[in-house]
Amino acid sequence: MGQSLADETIGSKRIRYDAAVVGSNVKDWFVLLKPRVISLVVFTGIVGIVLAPGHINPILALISILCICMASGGAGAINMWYDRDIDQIMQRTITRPLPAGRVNPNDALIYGIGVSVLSVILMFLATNFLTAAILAFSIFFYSVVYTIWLKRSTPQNIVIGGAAGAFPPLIGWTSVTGSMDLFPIILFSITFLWTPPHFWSLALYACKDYGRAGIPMLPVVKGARHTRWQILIYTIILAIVSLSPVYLGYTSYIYMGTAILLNAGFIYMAIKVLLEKQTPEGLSLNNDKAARHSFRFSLIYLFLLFLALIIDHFV
Ligand code: HEM
Ligand SMILES: CC(C)=CCC/C(C)=C/CC/C(C)=C/COP(=O)(O)OP(=O)(O)O
Repeated sequence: MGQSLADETIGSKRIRYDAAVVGSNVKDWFVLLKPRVISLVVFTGIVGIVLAPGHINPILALISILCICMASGGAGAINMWYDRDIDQIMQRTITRPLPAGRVNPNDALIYGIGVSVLSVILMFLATNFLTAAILAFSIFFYSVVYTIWLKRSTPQNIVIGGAAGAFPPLIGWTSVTGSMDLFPIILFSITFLWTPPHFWSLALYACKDYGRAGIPMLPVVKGARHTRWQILIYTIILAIVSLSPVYLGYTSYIYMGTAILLNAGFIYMAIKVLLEKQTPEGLSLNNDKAARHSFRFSLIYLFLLFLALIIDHFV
């Protein structure tokens, strides 16, 4: 790796990639895949596999899970490649392998595309055409539709782009059944509606970073107050939709109880975000403590909600 070391000038800063020769290590290549995000993405995919009716060979199920990991990671690396200019401006992302100059951008792009393409081929060989096609579409959606097109052009970027992250439960399901159904579409909808409160909570406390980088995230464009209301509205819609497996008879009391508690918690967090004391300009007086809590809770919410689906399925 690291043959074509063209240095780059991004904004006013020159990045020297000679560090890429000696500086990159296995960890950098791992970090390029956004592994912590993968962990939850893959978990939602596993839930799709477990809940789907019918039988899948356990080895093929493991390959399907691996393919979701690789697709999410490959798309993440392409995202990091494209975003290396803004990641170099934002404090939260400045130490990533590309803005830090430890990995050469061309290598990162080849790596991201390579891992993504491999994931689709392997998924097709191990499962079916429909699953490989949805996997390919979700990679395209995250790396091209969200990252290259929407992220820098509209404050609705993550509302539309969030669809990419909502596909894994559907992918898990179709890898078993080879066909679509209402239940995996509900799982898609839950993840889709969860994404705005998940991301906008972070965007509230990372607002200055996004503003400096010129990214039109909702709080940058419409202000914190508008974003806080949007978080609450999406959280309420999410609560209604996340209870739909109960009304439709897919789940029983374990899921119902867990979903009610988690939704009550998430709405409570969203109300705290809304009520957090702020300056007339909408900036938090408390360093957006409530938004930080709400972001962390969003991760616990999705994990426990999907875990409850599995437990409910087996009891
Ligand atoms: C387009 C939709 C999404 C956007 C824009 C988004 C945005 C973000 C951002 C900016 C972070 C902070 C990352 C960092 O500091 O490095 C984050 C963290 C995270 N996201 Fe999302 N997210 C999205 C969808 C998802 C989905 C669908 C999942 C899983 C199902 C997910 C799981 C996570 C996890 C687990 C973290 C924590 C990572 C850590 O601890 O470093 N996200 N997300
Ligand atoms: C199967 C498959 C392809 C799944 C894709 C999963 C997916 C859409 C994950 C999105 C997760 C994520 C961290 C977005 C970050 O947004 P960002 O890039 O704006 O955040 P950043 O500022 O931290 O780079």
